Amino acid sequence: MTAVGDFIPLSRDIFTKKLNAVPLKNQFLGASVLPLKTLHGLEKPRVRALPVRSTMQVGLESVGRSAELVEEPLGVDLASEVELKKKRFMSLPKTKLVCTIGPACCSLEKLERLALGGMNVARLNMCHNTQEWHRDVIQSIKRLNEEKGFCISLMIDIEGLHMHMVDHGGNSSVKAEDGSIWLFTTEKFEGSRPLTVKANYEGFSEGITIGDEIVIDGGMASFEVIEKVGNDLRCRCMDPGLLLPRAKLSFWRDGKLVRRHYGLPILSPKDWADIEFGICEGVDFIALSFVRDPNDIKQLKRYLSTKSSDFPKVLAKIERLEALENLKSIIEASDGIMVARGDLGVDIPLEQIPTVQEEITRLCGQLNKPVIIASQLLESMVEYPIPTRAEVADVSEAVRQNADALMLSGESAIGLYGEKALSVLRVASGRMELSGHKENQQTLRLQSPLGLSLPDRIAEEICNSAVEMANKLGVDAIFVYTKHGYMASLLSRNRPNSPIFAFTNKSSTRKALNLHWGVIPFHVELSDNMEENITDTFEFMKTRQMVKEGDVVLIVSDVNPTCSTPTVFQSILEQSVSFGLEIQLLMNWLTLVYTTGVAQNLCNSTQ
Ligand SMILES: Nc1ncnc2c1ncn2[C@@H]1O[C@H](COP(=O)(O)OP(=O)(O)OP(=O)(O)O)[C@@H](O)[C@H]1O
Ligand SMILES: CC(=O)C(=O)O
Repeated sequence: MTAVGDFIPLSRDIFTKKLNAVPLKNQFLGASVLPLKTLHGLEKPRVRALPVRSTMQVGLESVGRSAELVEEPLGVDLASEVELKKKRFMSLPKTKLVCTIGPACCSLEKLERLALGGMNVARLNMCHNTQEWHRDVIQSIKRLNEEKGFCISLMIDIEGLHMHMVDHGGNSSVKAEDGSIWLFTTEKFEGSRPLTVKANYEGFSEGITIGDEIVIDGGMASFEVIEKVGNDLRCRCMDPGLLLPRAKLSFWRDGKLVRRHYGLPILSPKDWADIEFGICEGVDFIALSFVRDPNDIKQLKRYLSTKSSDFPKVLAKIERLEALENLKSIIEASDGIMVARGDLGVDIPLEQIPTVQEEITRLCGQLNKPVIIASQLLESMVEYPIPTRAEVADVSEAVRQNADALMLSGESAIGLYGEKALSVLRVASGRMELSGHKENQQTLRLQSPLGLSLPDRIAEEICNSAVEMANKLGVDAIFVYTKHGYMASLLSRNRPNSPIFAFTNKSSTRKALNLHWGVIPFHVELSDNMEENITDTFEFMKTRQMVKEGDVVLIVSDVNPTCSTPTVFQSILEQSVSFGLEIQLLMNWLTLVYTTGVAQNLCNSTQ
């Protein structure tokens, strides 16, 4: 497997090595077989990570946990654990990877290969295939999580209202020749007719006049409207090209997009059924397509809140001109953003996409929301085993702009080289992350203030300072103890050089943190006694050989310490005394640097 941590000069090798050649068995088992009590002569740690069931036999026999390992409850993601043992802290991948699951990668074996290759989130696009098909995929991923110890989050992508061609039968594209005359119609008939395009929406021609232009998929082909025939439009092909199944339609007049007010709700009955499906299946994220304004998000969140107190996170897909006009309020209302460049390129000229992407990413950083860059990142890899230079540059640029996550679409769903594409994402993003380390050495990436209340502002300042301190001291990792993931997200927002290990007692927090750059989430039991949490986590990590003597770790917590003032925090307390009242709050989010070699002693001295 090509490895982010290798960082050998970028060579053809990186893109041509085989992913499935990893001897994971050897790398993984060494750590796990020692009984806990024999390691360092310590008792089993009190921090218990949450259970993995029995071993599962799937194609990749070599990556199964050993029997001993499976007996030990785990809340550690298998892929991160393997990486950590192999590469150590600084080379751990930070940019999160989302894979669209389709026919090319839906078997248990292929999903497991993607998980090992670094897939953090599996995306299911509900506009393709049946709910039964999606349910099977969800069950496979849950099996991998529960039985193999991966931590893959599940996202469903809701189709939403948009105008597109109805499938013209089969998967193949149809060629539109220069000057040919076509009928765009809403008539419903079986199969296809020559020179006829079926539109999915009855009112598609409302407000359209002769001379307007119909653009297919943002420029694959274009037509001029030459006649209105009832609701139908007769058009002449101006730019010949391919009409793909379900190609998107947009209308242009005098070089500007014709705004369409469909007067319809954003969600169709099918979309609501898919949302119900997602709730029943316990998915972690719902991505909402064609969001226009914050109310679209608020409406869905309101509905979800009536179903459960721990409902899926809602991501807004930015793919309409209207969404760009309401960008800030949409980001504020949602739990994360997807820059859906495919459909965005239907509504805005392609040359605007890079700057729009940069602006969305910048705003998401400022508002502390994770952002996914999606579509055509490695499009050529649907068919070819290596990416184009331009695609690698695009991936690198998204990382440089501070994207939290990158998404594969057709590359993984229908492509011939899905695992390789994932590997290319990792190598290319890893390279950019390293160059970010150098920048961090020179300057702190300043984000504008976020929190409004005093506790929020304090949390934010603690995290800003923690990252500055971590970068200056060159600590190996940042540990954050967090119930709802907020502190972890604030740390991630500052893009520290070291990885952020987030310990949470909520499974939903763990899955949500999977989308945040640089955060490796662990599911553990947390007590109100911070010393105990710290000691237990260290011992737990040591027994799994994920940390070793001498590693330096910076600790941040939003778990209130309720026990008597612990000595380990004294240095901070003493330095902070002059700040008065706020100190009590500061104590809630203590920050300290800690070397694992002395952790036990420090904690003991406080008892
Ligand atoms: N569940 C699936 N079943 C069958 N084919 C799928 C599935 N998911 C994706 N695909 C195929 O992979 C391609 C890329 O998928 P993806 O969902 O990323 O893009 P899309 O269809 O353009 O939709 P969107 O605009 O919502 O992203 C699709 O065009 C489709 O051919
Ligand atoms: C991902 C998606 O929906 C798009 O790019 O349009």
